[in-house]
Amino acid sequence: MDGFVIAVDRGRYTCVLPDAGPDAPTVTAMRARELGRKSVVVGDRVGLVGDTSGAAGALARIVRIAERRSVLRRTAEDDATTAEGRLERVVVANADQLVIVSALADPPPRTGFIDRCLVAAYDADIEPLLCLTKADLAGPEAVLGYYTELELPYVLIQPDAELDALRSLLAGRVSVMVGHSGVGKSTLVNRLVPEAARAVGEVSAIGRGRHTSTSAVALRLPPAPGGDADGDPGWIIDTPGVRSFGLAHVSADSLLHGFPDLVEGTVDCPANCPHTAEAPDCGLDAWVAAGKADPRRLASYRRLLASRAGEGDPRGEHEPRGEPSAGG
Ligand SMILES: Nc1nc2c(ncn2[C@@H]2O[C@H](COP(=O)(O)OP(=O)(O)OP(=O)(O)O)[C@@H](O)[C@H]2O)c(=O)[nH]1
Ligand SMILES: [Zn+2]
Repeated sequence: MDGFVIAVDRGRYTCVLPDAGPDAPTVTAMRARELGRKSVVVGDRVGLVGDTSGAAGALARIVRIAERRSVLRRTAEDDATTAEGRLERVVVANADQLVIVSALADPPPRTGFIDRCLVAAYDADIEPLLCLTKADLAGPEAVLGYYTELELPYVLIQPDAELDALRSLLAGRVSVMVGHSGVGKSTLVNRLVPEAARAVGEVSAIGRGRHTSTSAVALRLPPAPGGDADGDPGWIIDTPGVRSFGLAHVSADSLLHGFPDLVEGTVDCPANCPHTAEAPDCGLDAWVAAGKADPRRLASYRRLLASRAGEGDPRGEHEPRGEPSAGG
């Protein structure tokens, strides 16, 4: 049987059977020995044998992992020279879209975090979508101004307005949601998939003792009104445990792909230019001076470069707060 992994918990994998229809019970499975050390993650398409009835206590086995069309990774840190930095984790397989959830206020948007997510998305070959929440509290001009050169797709979320724009961008696709604590991600997931009943917390309540899963979970979206009832309505994957995207696994070259507005500015760089602030004759300085890209974008790119080199605070926990703030 073909299965789609929707949750992972202590060596047990929850799978749905795409061929059995949306009302079929989920199947619990374990890895078969022949998989070796290959990890199975949420979003994986797998082959199942054994008891796939979904009855209480039934246990199937995963014997095959289908080739992944995308792999979203993160490392605990940015610095590949440390053990933590080398600890690479696959967050989700086969996602089509990375939904970067950022509040417009309370907490203020952190473009450093968004930039980091964009690098991860381009590296994973997943399309980014900027999802700006709490649009009742502040306007999007500052954030959108920062990304003018990028033509980044975005949606605005108002607490009382319909979610039609977002729903149509999610329909039929597998989308991963990432965002800092307090940006309204759980609130949004609950609006999209009311049955999911994700816990909604308080802004910056540290150690609140809420009992929530920290691993990724895939939630089936309800069928779109007027949509094809038999078609795949799509999935959103909530990632409650992902608070930062360490980028040690991303090469310095790939890092630049997260900044497409800067790429053209490097064509006149000397061979093997590291593009750092100290690099002599780096073309990026002239590019920005000529008004071709926002200087804050160059600063953000160079902050990530420095962070990968082991300089600076990789998780950006001590960054200054601002509107919008640069760290992340
Ligand atoms: N004004 C306003 N407040 C919102 C909106 N969406 C969520 N909130 C509030 O923001 C707070 C945080 O919302 P959550 O949904 O828990 O945020 P989260 O991103 O899931 O954060 P964690 O639960 O920590 O993972 C809650 O008090 C929500 O009621 C919105 O659109 N406008
Ligand atoms: Zn350069």
